[in-house]
Amino acid sequence: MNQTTAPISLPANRFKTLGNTLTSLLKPHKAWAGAALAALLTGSAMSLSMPMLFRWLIDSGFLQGQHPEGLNRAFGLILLVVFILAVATACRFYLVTTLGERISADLRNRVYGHLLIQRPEFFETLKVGEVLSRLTADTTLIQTLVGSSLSFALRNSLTTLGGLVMLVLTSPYLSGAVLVLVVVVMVPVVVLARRVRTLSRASQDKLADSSAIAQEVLNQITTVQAFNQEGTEAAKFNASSERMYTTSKHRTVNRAALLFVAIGLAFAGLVVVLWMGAKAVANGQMSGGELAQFVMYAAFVGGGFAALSEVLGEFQRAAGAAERLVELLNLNTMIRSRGLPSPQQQGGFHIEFNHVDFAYPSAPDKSVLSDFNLTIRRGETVAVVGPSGAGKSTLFNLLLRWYDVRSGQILIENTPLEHLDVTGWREHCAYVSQEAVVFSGTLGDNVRYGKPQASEADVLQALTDAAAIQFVTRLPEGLNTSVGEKGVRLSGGERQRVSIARAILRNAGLLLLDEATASLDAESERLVQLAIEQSRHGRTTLIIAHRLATVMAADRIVVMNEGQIVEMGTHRELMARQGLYAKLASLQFIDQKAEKHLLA
Ligand SMILES: Nc1ncnc2c1ncn2[C@@H]1O[C@H](COP(=O)(O)OP(=O)(O)OP(=O)(O)O)[C@@H](O)[C@H]1O
Repeated sequence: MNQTTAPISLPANRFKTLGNTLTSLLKPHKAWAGAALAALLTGSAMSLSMPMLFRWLIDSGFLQGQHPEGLNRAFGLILLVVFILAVATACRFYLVTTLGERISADLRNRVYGHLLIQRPEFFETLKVGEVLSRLTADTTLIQTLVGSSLSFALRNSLTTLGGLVMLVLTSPYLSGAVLVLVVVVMVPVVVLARRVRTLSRASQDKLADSSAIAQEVLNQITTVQAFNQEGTEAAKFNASSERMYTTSKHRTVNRAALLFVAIGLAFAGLVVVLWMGAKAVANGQMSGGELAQFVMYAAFVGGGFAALSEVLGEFQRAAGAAERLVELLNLNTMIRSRGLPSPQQQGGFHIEFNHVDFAYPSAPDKSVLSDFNLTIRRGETVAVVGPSGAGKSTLFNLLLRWYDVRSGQILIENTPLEHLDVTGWREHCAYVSQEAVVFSGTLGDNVRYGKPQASEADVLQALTDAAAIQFVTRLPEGLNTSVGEKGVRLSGGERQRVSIARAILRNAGLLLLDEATASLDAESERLVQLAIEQSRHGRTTLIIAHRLATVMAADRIVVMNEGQIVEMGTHRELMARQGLYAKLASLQFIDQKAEKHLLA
């Protein structure tokens, strides 16, 4: 079976959601599902034929030794039925289980693929741990449903239905009694099942909560340990686990009650029917074979109902899971654009911020940029400085289209950024974030992240430009060294140089550096500075920096405060103005002097 990506729509109620989700997932695997259904039907037909064979065996007189050959033939036939039943069951098991696995893999891929194109704001409101739980636990529930519960339910529905028909054909009188029994069993089952359904969703939510807690803490384990918060964090997790346990216990009590009612009432009823049947045989109204056949079918029907009531719980859980997954699949925080191709530029891009107003969607009342105007010429290097929270990184967030402006426009070569195809535009951007991001894998893979086809020579050149080649050559396996999860085996400065090398290798028209050299020592910073200066030809570069050395090398310095530009010019011009820049710069000089004094 192959992977698929058919669309899923959001229907009104939960079971409809489940039905639609399953239909959409099964559609591409029609042949497979058809084969599974055929195996299931064959198996059920074989099961249903058994009671008839036994009736024939009892009533034909074979057992009294009247036709010894007939007896052999009868048992031969029963053996054949058993063989077909076994083959059909094995085939059904294989087909149905693989179908479940295939579908859950498809679903997981579809949800993950959809998550990857959502904007960062979505991940601000939903914790990553919760998303992961939906991706694993909820898809597993759907897998269980398709890979076992659904076929179990179908099989039991068929034997129950077939059994009911055969009951009526065998003895209409006794069937009436069985029908009353079915009604008596079904009413409490439906009531309890509804309660189980509500509790199912609650327990899934609690599970997601606790994995979100663990996720966050494990990601920040060093901070947790440095502040001796292991106990507190364990207690928080315990409390969340306890809440989950209590909800699950509640649900299990209800499921147990469901089982008691279903099985208890079904078997009690069966005894009553048996008693009525025994009296009918004693009165000569029925043959012994007919009673045996009736009892076997009644057992099918009773067992079938009990099994169905049990599997109903699985359906409730899967329905909850489907609802949560469809919620994710219907997320609509994707970036919209007119899909225009990005302007091709060899010498960088001309960028204009025109009367831009912006607030983050999670804090719409707090204006971050207001009436912001800035023109960056093609090939220019602009340093953006300003106090923390001034809105510097926000400029990058907008340029990379993680967010859109509230009003005003950003123009790239006179085309509104919002009209450009997002992937195409990002192809022209190279970005180094404040926190150096390194993925698990090898060092080479990390540098190649934005340009997988780059040659080893290019990778080594990028590392040289990023002042990283010395530490890389010292590593035992060089580019093939594994850096550990999140690059834990590298120092902060090394991680930063790797992410700078990644950006340099990309050779993009717009280079965005967000405090990229903050964790470097003075010598490495000087080297990286040199590399940036060399590579700035032929591209537009925006640098957010606190260090004077980085800032002074720029063509122009933009000073921001509270979402607006307060000063602009070269280092010399700005120093002469004695404004905010001069103040920030003097603080830097004082720091540097103090540093020198300490080192002396
Ligand atoms: N995702 C977000 N949701 C809501 N508010 C945000 C978000 N990101 C940033 N902000 C707020 O927007 C303002 C500007 O943030 P920004 O990151 O652009 O500042 P900055 O100048 O880069 O600061 P720093 O030098 O500390 O990195 C800050 O007040 C910040 O609290």
